[in-house]
Amino acid sequence: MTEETSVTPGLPPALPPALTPDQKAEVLIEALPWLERFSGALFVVKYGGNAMVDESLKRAFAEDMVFLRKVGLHPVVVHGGGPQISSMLARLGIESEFRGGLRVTTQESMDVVRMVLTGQVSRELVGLLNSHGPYAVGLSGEDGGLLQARRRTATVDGKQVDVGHVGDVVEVDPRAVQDLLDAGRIPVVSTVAPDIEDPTQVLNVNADTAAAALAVALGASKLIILTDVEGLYTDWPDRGSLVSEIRAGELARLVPTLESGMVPKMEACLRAVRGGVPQAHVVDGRRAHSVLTEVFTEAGIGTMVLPDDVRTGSLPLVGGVA
Ligand SMILES: Nc1ncnc2c1ncn2[C@@H]1O[C@H](COP(=O)(O)OP(=O)(O)O)[C@@H](O)[C@H]1O
Ligand SMILES: CC(=O)N[C@@H](CCC(=O)OP(=O)(O)O)C(=O)O
Repeated sequence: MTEETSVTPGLPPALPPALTPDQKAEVLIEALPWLERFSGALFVVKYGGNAMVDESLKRAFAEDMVFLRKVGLHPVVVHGGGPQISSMLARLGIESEFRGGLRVTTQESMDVVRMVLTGQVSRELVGLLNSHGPYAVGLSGEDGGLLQARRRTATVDGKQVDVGHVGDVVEVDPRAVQDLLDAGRIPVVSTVAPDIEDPTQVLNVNADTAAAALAVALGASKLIILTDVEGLYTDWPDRGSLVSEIRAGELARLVPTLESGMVPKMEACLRAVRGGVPQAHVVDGRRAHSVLTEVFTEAGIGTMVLPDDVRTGSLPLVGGVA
């Protein structure tokens, strides 16, 4: 609904024309094939910290998740919180430094990362979802052995550089999430994970990559990543270069040319589709109900990443977990 609203000097702007009952029915019926296709399917939805800045958008996101759940899908939320971590670190007088898109994480800042992700961002999302009913249960990669990570470096100008207590997910035991789904809950996952070499230590894991690992382990039908941009631009920031659909092979060739913000997102989409997830999407979380628009409309929104061997129009029908 991008229709312009008219403005008369001295008067409030006119509201966009409401849909007629017939148009409302059309909108609902457009969703029918998608409801049929995705009945019982499991979706992993990554909610990025930059898309979590506006109260009404956060409420709309929670409505989307509850809507999916109510129409028989199984959403799993994986959240980020980069800006929220940076703001808490700033309040504590600690400067944020990123190398190759990853936060340089000291022991001291790891305590803050864990506190903000599991104690603040997760709590807020769980609260928003549960304003609709007792759906959401928060858990972190530490709970029920969900995630294990191994320390990693970042790539800067082709060189490997140390980023401290940062890891990549190397093992996923999805049973804790599956148990919640079987009980009709919406799991909300924070991406802090024990170090596989020393489980007494925890590592800071980029939320995009953790969401992809979880989507693969759960056999998800879709990975949807919400961020603060319309999708992938092949020639950022040229607004004409927005991509609506891209194959894994072409994306793999493009990743080395991308700037840091998009790199973990596109690597996550690649990891997901190469790990058997049929579709991965990057959508604009600044648009209210972007998840519903992506899932239930013919055109969809954002950028869709597909495996190399799938023909458009023949996307696999999915079974899901139910
Ligand atoms: N090729 C590109 N296409 C789209 N966005 C890009 C690209 N390169 C860099 N960006 C930047 O990446 C940002 C999204 O990454 P990030 O800020 O890490 O989001 P999030 O907090 O959602 O994980 C966008 O706001 C945009 O400024
Ligand atoms: C290693 C690393 O960089 N971890 C991220 C974890 C949070 C995250 O990924 O949040 P967004 O999705 O909002 O970016 C961080 O500390 O910011």
